[in-house]
Amino acid sequence: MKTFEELFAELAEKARTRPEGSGTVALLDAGVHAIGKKVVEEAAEAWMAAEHESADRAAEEISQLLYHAQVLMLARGLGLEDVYKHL
Ligand SMILES: N=c1c2ncn([C@@H]3O[C@H](COP(=O)(O)OP(=O)(O)OP(=O)(O)O)[C@@H](O)[C@H]3O)c2ncn1[C@@H]1O[C@H](COP(=O)(O)O)[C@@H](O)[C@H]1O
Repeated sequence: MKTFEELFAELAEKARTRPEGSGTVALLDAGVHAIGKKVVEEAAEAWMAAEHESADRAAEEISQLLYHAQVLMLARGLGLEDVYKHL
């Protein structure tokens, strides 16, 4: 189990070191347009799971939405503070 901040630190490190086989690196290379499409896809899946599936399935889809939101942040060069200041 990891927190939002721990996942972001892990993904930022992947973006910096670009390890072989990283899905995050592949997504970053695909660019903001492709990442944005995944964010929308995961948002729809989170909505559907929340409305029609178990709480655990909804949590799983929401975790995937948060992951893709973080990848989008990295693709735009945004850090956690850039987002937190708007909360
Ligand atoms: N938390 C996540 C995470 N959530 C979602 N995903 C990706 O998002 C996909 C979502 O699955 P879907 O079923 O919606 O889509 P899919 O059709 O299976 O996948 P696609 O073919 O659309 O890519 C998963 O298959 C993963 O590729 C994630 N990929 C990575 N992480 C974490 O990110 C960290 C770095 O991962 P790597 O960069 O792959 O090393 C690790 O801690 C991982 O656990």
